[in-house]
Parts: sequence; C-alpha cells; structure tokens
Amino acid sequence: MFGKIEHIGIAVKNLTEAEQRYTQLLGTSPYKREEVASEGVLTSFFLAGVNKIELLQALNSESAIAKFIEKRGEGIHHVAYEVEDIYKEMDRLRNSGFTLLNEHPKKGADNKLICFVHPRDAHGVLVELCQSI
Ligand SMILES: CC[C@H](C(=O)O)C(=O)SCCNC(=O)CCNC(=O)[C@H](O)C(C)(C)COP(=O)(O)OP(=O)(O)OC[C@H]1O[C@@H](n2cnc3c(N)ncnc32)[C@H](O)[C@@H]1OP(=O)(O)O
Ligand SMILES: [Co+2]
Repeated sequence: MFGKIEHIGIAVKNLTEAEQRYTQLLGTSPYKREEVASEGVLTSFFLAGVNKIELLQALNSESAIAKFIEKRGEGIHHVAYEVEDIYKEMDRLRNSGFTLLNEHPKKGADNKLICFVHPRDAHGVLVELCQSI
C-alpha cells in the first residue's frame, strides 16, 4: 500500500528563478540539485516542514517536463508516494488494471527507485511511486 506523499513535482521553465521564488515562499533554500539525464530533467529539492517539493526543469525538448510545459504551462506535474516495496506495489497496481509507464522500477532522484502510473488511471494526476534505495 502507499505511504505518505514523498514529494510534489512542479514543472518550471527556469530552475534558478523558481528556486529563488520558492526560497522566498517557503523561507528555506533548496537542499540539493540533481540532474537525472535518463529523465531529461534538472531537479531542485526543498524541505518545507515534513513536505518535500521537487522543482523540475527540462534538459531537452524530448523531456516529459518540456512536453508538459509546452502543452499545459508551468505547474504541479506529479504527486509522488512513498512505498516500502515498489515491486510489490507495481504488481498490485498492474493486477488492478492500472497502466504503469515503466515496466521495471527506474533510478530517480534523491536516492529513489521510481515508477509512474498513467494520469488517466488517477483522474488526471500523474502518480509516482518512490522507494528509498
Ligand atoms: C528525475 C526523476 C524525478 C523523481 O522524482 O525522481 C521525477 O519525478 S521525473 C518526472 C518526469 N518524468 C515523467 O514524467 C515520466 C512519466 N511521464 C510520462 O511517461 C509522460 O509524461 C506521460 C505518459 C504522462 C505523458 O506523455 P505525453 O505528454 O507524451 O503524452 P500526452 O501529451 O499524449 O499525454 C497523455 C495524456 O496525459 C495528460 N498528461 C500528460 N502529462 C500529465 C501530467 N503530468 N499530469 C496530468 N496529466 C498529464 C495529457 O494532457 C494527455 O491527456 P489528454 O486528455 O489526452 O490531453
Ligand atoms: Co518526482
């Protein structure tokens, strides 16, 4: 089953500008930046209380973030949930008819194994599963 929300992913055009604005908003600076070439994204992470915010900038036009922004503009891109056993959760969701966007867990940012569920199976929300490595 799913645990707490692990992070909220926010698609931004300019990471530096967004970091400055979110530092003002949250009253805290990002604790790390990480490039994930496999996803074509540069990420920046904030911890606001117990809540983790992931800002994502596209590294190239093929990136899911680039396509999202092109189509829908900046904004909330996905909701990530913490799972204890991503393999077990992927099997459970597959067996319940959910469309998983990657067959096997893949390496995400912030030392996680991740998988995505198609937004059409979650009423328009892109859902990410995250297991700590
Ligand atoms: C660095 C890792 C990091 C981490 O936390 O570790 C990340 O979070 S990486 C985040 C970026 N990577 C991904 O998002 C990978 C999974 N995403 C995908 O496979 C695609 O983006 C997909 C399948 C969600 C959409 O693909 P695409 O945009 O090429 O297809 P469509 O435009 O046809 O979209 C289909 C349908 O879905 C709607 N859509 C697209 N993106 C989202 C979204 N983020 N949230 C909600 N809905 C979304 C899109 O509007 C289309 O709907 P329709 O009604 O048909 O117009
Ligand atoms: Co994410």
